[in-house]
Amino acid sequence: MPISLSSSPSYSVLNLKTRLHSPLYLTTVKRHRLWSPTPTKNYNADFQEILPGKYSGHLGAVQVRGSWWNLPGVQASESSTAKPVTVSMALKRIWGLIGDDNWIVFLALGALFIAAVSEISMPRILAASVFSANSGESAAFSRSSRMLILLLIISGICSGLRSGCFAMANTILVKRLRRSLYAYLVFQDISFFDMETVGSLTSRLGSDCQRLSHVIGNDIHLIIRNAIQGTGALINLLTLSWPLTLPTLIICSVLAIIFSIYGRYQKRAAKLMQEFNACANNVAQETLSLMRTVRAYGTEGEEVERYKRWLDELAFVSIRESAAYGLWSMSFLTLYRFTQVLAVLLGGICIMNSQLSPEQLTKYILYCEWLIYATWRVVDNSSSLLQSIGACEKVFHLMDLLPTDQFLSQGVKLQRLMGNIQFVNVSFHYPSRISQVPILDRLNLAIQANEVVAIVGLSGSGKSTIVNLLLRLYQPVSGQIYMDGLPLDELDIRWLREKIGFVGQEPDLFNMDIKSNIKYGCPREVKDEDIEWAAKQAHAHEFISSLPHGYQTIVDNDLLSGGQRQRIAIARAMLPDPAILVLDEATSALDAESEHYLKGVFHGLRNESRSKRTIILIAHRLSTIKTADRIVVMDKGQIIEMGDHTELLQKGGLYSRLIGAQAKSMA
Ligand SMILES: Nc1ncnc2c1ncn2[C@@H]1O[C@H](COP(=O)(O)OP(=O)(O)OP(=O)(O)O)[C@@H](O)[C@H]1O
Repeated sequence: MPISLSSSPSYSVLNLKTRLHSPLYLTTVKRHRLWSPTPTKNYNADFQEILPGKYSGHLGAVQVRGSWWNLPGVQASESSTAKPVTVSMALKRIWGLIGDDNWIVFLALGALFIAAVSEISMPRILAASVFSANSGESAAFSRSSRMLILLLIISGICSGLRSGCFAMANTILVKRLRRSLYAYLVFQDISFFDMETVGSLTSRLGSDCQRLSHVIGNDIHLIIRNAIQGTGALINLLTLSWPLTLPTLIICSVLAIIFSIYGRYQKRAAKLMQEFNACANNVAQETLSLMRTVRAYGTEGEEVERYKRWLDELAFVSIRESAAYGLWSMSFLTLYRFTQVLAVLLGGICIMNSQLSPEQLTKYILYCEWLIYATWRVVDNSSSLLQSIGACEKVFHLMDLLPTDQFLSQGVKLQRLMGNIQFVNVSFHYPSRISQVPILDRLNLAIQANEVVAIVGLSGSGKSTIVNLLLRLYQPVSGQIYMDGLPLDELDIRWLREKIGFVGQEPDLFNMDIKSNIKYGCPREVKDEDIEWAAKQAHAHEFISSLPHGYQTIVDNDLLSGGQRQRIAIARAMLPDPAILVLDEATSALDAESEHYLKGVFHGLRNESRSKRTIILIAHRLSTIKTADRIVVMDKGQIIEMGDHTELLQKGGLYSRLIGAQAKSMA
């Protein structure tokens, strides 16, 4: 009989149940494919079917082949369309990640082998010592007892070594897996992040990586251990009596068949639960991160209901899986006990016919238990291994993605960037939304070094998209962008980004002190005076100094006003003294006084001896851009007007209409 707690049948049954329902097991999935705000089907009614009374007439549906067991179809996910990951591929990768530390796994396997052989030798010696004591053979009894104690010590030490080493290998694997995956993710193209949700990616990094490590820490280790012990038990049974072994082997085969049926059902249920759990998490994540909006609109009740609907779906599948689990447990335990009963019945007949001694029967019963138990564990852990690998396919697929080619090639670094920019016949649409009408349509624009160019236009006309292309966050579909006469994609990307200061529409601050936020990404060593200079230029020094901890104040997106965040972001963009400064609605949250001041700074800066720069301004507030050298007016991805403020007003086109409309709204 297995002696350790972890290897006792009842513990393992519990263990299986716990694993299936653990958060690790229920990883989240890609939102844009699987997530929808509410479930497509109302499972509430179906869920009621399990309740007694009202639905008791539907008992037929609950029969093994009844409709009650039907699970909803699994929607196509990324992993189902990508190349499936086989066990050998997964193991090869895991092995590669363990790298130089593979000696730990070898040590664990060695200890596992010794412990398994020691444990499987025990029942025979145990029975021998009991029967030698019974027959008064003291020498044999003392020999067996010494042997038992020796095996006990060896198996104890080796089991400890095995568990410790596998746990260590596990820790190493999780760490390396997460680090590698994270490194793969941060080097992906920006369009990749348009298609993936943050929740899904963090879930890959967290629970999926942890789940994958389960493969080595649990599944493989238990498969090998039980395979060794099962083989040992079978050899012992065959040497004791091969005719008696046959019924046990038949029971083991029946058990394997039942388990494979249950395993398939369990696998589908697990996949669905994983999806529904991800959807519930997405609702929770969305609601909690938009709590201010939820509170302002008083939709707390609706949000709770929305979350509950996904929980209902989860429960719908979970209830059926639990019922299937109950049937499986019933079959397993019945067959398990049946083996013992059969062994006693057949063995008893053999004893009465003097074909078997009581000692042999005792050994036989003990090894029968080992065999059936080992069969169950091998089948169970193989199924768990397949499920772990299946559920974590996405991790491997993400690790197969190549980093964005921007980082692969070494581009040209110019001695000095002057800031001449040219868009030649540039057309573009976002990879995540390949629309009929391009976002930019054969756009031509030339910006001279040190020029201040403002881009205006209706919302959605493509202003920010121009900036996105200039920063090389996306590649034009056709046409070319030149920087100082060189194609943008031939320039070294890191060098280029160091030369461009950018403040976006909603600048984000990192959860660190103001000083670190200002010098974030600055390629050179900066002194405190430089940081203060940048803050003063951004009209931020005054409010920063008034904070109790000044520049050391820890901030994040929620702790400062929109205008204060914008000023810190402007200081960050100015600190490296960039050759090109791009401000995309960077002053929209500022009060009139700050904006007026900053306008002066921007215009003054390009003439200052310290730095001359090209400035691109995008603004809806037209007062911000009046003094620009040139104003570019965009509509539906095309430039429709260009000139300075007075010229455009005289033209009487979209610009003058925008100015007129804004003046009216101010009146
Ligand atoms: N990451 C993206 N993925 C798909 N479509 C996008 C993406 N970003 C913008 N778009 C679409 O591209 C079009 C142009 O967007 P863009 O942000 O360039 O407009 P904009 O003129 O800057 O607007 P606004 O003044 O409101 O900021 C819009 O229709 C928008 O929906």
